[in-house]
Amino acid sequence: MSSHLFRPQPLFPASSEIVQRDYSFRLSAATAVARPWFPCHRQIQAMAATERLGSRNGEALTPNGDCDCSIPEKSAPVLTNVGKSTNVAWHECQVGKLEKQKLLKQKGCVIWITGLSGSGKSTLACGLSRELHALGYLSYVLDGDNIRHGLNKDLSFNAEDRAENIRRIGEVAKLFADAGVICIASLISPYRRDRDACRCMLPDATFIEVYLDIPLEVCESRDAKGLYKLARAGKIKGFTGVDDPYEPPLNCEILVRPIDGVCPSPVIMCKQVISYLDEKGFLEA
Ligand SMILES: Nc1ncnc2c1ncn2[C@@H]1O[C@H](COP(=O)(O)OS(=O)(=O)O)[C@@H](OP(=O)(O)O)[C@H]1O
Ligand SMILES: Nc1ncnc2c1ncn2[C@@H]1O[C@H](COP(=O)(O)OP(=O)(O)O)[C@@H](O)[C@H]1O
Repeated sequence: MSSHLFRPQPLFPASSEIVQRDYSFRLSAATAVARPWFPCHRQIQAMAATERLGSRNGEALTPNGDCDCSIPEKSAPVLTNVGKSTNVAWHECQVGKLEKQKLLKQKGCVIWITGLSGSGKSTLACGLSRELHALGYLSYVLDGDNIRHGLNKDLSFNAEDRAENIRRIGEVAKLFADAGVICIASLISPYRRDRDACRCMLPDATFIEVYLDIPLEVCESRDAKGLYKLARAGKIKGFTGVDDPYEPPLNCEILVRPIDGVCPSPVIMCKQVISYLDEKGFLEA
């Protein structure tokens, strides 16, 4: 396991704290002439981050506190059409993924947990997030059930809407990974094609598919929400595993399944995933 264990601390001070500090002594002559009264916003952030994180990183984030706030020369933006969005341009941000990863000392990725209802997706996702947090790593859980309370509340459980549910969560997960965060997506995602489409959205090897291969009988016997009972009684139509399909992954990165008829405990499942992250270098930058 990587040795970097630190006590999490707020990355940036409250804005009131920033304003009270006097950073003017860090200004370069040129900037001081241009802005004699106070450093610019980017300088404040860089200095505050250096002050907060410098000791943890063992080095300053900015070598001398100078700030290149000049607007880079740009060629005319290229306009494209994407789906129904016409004449849109892509804006490249100056702070890249590598810099964010370095700041967080981890690599952004998506852990995609798939399996039947009751297979333990949410349990694994939350346990994993807690364990990573305790070790000093930043993660975020996108749980299918939760996302359907907001962003995806307009979607049903027919095949087309499930595909859209998965696509949107894939896109959001991609943004988290791009921010250097370990994003944990836990949703049934029953169709192979939809999961593979999310895999294709991400850079090589940063989509980690975890298949909870727990038999239907076990999931049904757990029935934490009573949904299988309702589905068997015909009160829920199109319930995955009962009267709707589930297509297992063919080549997942991590397979969780019972051994000699015994399901791995939540702790064992978490360890399995964290070992994978560690081995593949996601817990360092
Ligand atoms: N018809 C039907 N089929 C499957 N699941 C159903 C259905 N209706 C409601 N639910 C509840 O919705 C949760 C699954 O949502 P997901 O977004 O993960 O599903 S999907 O990926 O779009 O298939 C699922 O949560 P989990 O039990 O955590 O899997 C159920 O609580
Ligand atoms: N590895 C496990 N072993 C035994 N029970 C589990 C395990 N993982 C989850 N459970 C239990 O199974 C039920 C369903 O788990 P949950 O995480 O909600 O599944 P899902 O999100 O896939 O629907 C819960 O009551 C949970 O406590």
